[in-house]
Amino acid sequence: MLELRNVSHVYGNGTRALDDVTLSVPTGMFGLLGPNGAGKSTLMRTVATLQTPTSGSITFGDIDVIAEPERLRETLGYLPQDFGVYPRVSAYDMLDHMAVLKGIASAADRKATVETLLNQVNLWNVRKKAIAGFSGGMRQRFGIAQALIGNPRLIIVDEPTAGLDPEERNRFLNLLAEIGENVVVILSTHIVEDVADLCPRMAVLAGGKIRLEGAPLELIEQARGTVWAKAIARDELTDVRERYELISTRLFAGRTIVHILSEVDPGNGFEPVRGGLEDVYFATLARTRRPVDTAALAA
Ligand SMILES: Nc1ncnc2c1ncn2[C@@H]1O[C@H](COP(=O)(O)OP(=O)(O)OP(=O)(O)O)[C@@H](O)[C@H]1O
Repeated sequence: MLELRNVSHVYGNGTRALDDVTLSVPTGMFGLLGPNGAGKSTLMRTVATLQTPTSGSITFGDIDVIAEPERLRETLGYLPQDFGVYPRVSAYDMLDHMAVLKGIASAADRKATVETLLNQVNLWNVRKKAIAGFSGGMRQRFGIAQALIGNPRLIIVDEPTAGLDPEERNRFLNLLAEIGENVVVILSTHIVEDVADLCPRMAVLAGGKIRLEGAPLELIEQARGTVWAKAIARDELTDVRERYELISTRLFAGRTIVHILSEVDPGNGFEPVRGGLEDVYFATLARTRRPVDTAALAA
């Protein structure tokens, strides 16, 4: 179990990227969903011990992550958002090199590790090819292979499906699902379906704060009765935007379907819908953007 308590991070320029984040992440796939700039990468890098938070504590099992970063690194697999330069080295040689860096000293152990991983991520046939020539999906699968060296118990993947075509995305998510059965996997993403498809638990991060946390199915259930839909003509959209809390628009058969958030029946032709995770997510972001109710705070 990974536990973050009251973690805040303020960058040198005053940006508060994390604001009192408290979160428990159990074994299995955990989705961290948030828009660009929410603080996801800051949180991932902090848990991965690449930066120290301004305040707060983080533990993984009996490891104090901030005080003992080297102990965490021994059991960590990390796939950063941007892997940086892709070398002209073959996938096999690069993995072998990274296995040396991870401390697998015996050549026989390394051979077994590298061969198993290349098969697991389905890159065995291209193991002799340079990573620089890999497609986006192949690079991400290579990224997972390097993250898995040494059987980590905590795996962090930061926005791994951005830019992948649907087939590669599917392949990558299936791979993650297999890995995620017995270890803690944190998947940071702004893509709602990644979380809906894979994660038994999730949190929404926006403006550096955790805005929502739970099991996707329960969160969808809780949102019941607050999401309403209506098909409108394109030119009615501005009016709907002004009068209601709009959470999404979608085109269907030439009409615009709008989903709005309302605790009471908005009437006016709106029908209640059983929202999906996307509605839950956008409704959470809409609530985050609401002006602070100063009267309620004062009461
Ligand atoms: N090194 C830095 N110095 C100053 N501000 C930073 C730094 N890194 C990130 N920030 C700011 O902190 C906030 C959170 O950024 P972060 O990259 O963690 O968000 P994110 O959710 O990962 O977004 P994205 O998906 O766009 O990477 C943003 O306002 C960003 O501009």
